[in-house]
Amino acid sequence: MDCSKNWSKSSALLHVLTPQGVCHLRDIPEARRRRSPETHLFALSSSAWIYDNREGEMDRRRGLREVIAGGEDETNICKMTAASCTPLLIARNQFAAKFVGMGEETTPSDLGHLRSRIDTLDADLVRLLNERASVSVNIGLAKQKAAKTGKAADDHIHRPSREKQIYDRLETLNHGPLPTPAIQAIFREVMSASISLQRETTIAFLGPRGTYTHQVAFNRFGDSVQYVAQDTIEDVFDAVESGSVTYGVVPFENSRFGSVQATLDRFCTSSGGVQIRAEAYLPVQHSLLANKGTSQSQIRRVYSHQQGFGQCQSYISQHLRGVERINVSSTAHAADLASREPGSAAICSPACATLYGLDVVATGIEDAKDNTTRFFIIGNTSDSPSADDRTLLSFTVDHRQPGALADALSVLKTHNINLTKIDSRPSGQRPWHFFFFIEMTGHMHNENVASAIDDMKAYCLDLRILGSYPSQRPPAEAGAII
Ligand SMILES: O=C(O)C(=O)C[C@]1(C(=O)O)C=C[C@@H](O)C=C1
Repeated sequence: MDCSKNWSKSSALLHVLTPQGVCHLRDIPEARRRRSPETHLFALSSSAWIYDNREGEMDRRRGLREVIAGGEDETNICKMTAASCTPLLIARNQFAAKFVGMGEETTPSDLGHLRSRIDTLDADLVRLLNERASVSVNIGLAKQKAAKTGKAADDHIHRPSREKQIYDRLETLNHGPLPTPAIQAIFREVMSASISLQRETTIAFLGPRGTYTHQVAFNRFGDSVQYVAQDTIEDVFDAVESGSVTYGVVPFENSRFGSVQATLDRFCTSSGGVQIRAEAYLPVQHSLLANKGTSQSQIRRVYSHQQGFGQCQSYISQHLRGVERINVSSTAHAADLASREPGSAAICSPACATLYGLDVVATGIEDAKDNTTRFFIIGNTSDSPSADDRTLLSFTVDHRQPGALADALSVLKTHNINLTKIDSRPSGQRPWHFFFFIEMTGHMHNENVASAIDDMKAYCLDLRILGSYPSQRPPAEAGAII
C-alpha cells in the first residue's frame, strides 16, 4: 500500500481494522483549515489522529474536541510512520483498532479509473501467479531428482510442514484490509493448483459427499485435485495402502465424544504402509434433517454416525425420545438414507440439506458449542520435521509385567517430552489385550524423540510409529464430525 502519496490534495480516508471489521474514517476538513493543508485529522474513539503529509507520520492526540477546535493538548501519545504501514494497536475505552492504511477518498465518478487500476493489478497477479507456478513445477522436478539420487526419502508433493510455514508467514505479512482467513483461502487454491501441476493428486475421504471429512479434505487440498469418496474409514486406509490414491483423510477424535474407534482400529491392523502426514481441526455443527414437510413429531427413525449421536445426546434425549436410532458409516450416508424414507431423519452437516434434498428440522443440536473434530491426512510416509510437531505411536505391553505401561510412559518424562493424548482399544487378538495409543510432542526424526522411542521399546511389544505431523492450533470456538 502506497502511503507516501501526497494526500493533501484531496480529502483522505483512513482504513482501520476494528473488531467489527474494516471501517473507513474520513478526515475532518476544519482541522486542515486551522492547521495546515498538509495535515489530515481523523476521529477515532475519543482520540484524534493527525496525519502530517510532510513528515509521513501519524500522531495520536488526546482530547478530540480540543484538537478539532485548534487548541489541542500537545501530549503526543503515539507516533508512527504511515509510509511503513506498521500495524498499530490502539486500546482505549475497550476499543481496539488496527491502522491498515490510507487512501484517497473516492467518488462514483472515479469508477472507471479505479477499475482500470484493478485491471492493471489483475494483470500483475496473473503474471506473478504463473511465475510462482513455474517455480513450483521446478520444485517438483527437484524433489523427484533428490528422491532418485537418495538425497531425500521421498518425492511427496504435499508438504504440510512447508505449507504451515507459508501460512504463518502470510499471517505476519498481512496488514489488511483483507482478513487473514481470506488470504489463506486464496493461497489454499494457489497451492492446490501448484500441487496438481506437479503431479496428478487423488484424495480419498470418508464419503459420500457432505461428510465433515469431505469438508476437511476440501479445506486442505482445494479445488484442483481429484477426490474419491470411500464407503468406510477402512476403505480410505486401504486406498492409501494400495497406492490407488495419493492421500486419504479420516476423522480421528472429537473434543466431546473422544476417539473415532474405526480409525484407531484400522491403525492397529495397518501393515505400516500408512503414516500420518498432517492433522486438521474442524468446528462441527450438527443439524437434524428430514424429508420436505416432515415435522419433528413425525420422525420415527433417525440415522447418523456413532459420533453424530454421541455429540447430540442432550438434544436426542429431549426431542427424539422413543425414536429408533440407526448407526451408519457416516453422517452424509445417514442423510442419503433419510432422503429415501418418509418419517426418517439424519443427524449430519447442514450442507447435506442441499446435497440430499432435505429440510432442516433443527440446527446447532450438538451438546457443546465448541464441538470440534480432529482429522488426519494420511499417506505412505510422514513429512519431514517442522519446528513444532507431534508424533502418534501405538504399542502393546506384556500385561503380566506389573507396571509395564507406567514404565513405558515414564520414558517420556525422562526425555522431557509432553504426552498430549492417551487412548486404548481392544487388540482383537485375545481377550483383555489392548493396543495403547499415545501422542507426544516432537517429530520421530528429532534426536530426543527418536531416542525416547528407542528406550520405550524395552517396555513395549509391537511398538509402531503411526506418523509425525506439524501441530495445528485447535480453533478457539466451534463444534463438528464425520
Ligand atoms: O515447497 C514445496 O515442496 C512445494 O511443492 C511447493 C508448494 C507451494 O505451492 O508453495 C506446493 C505444495 C506443497 O504442499 C507446499 C508448497
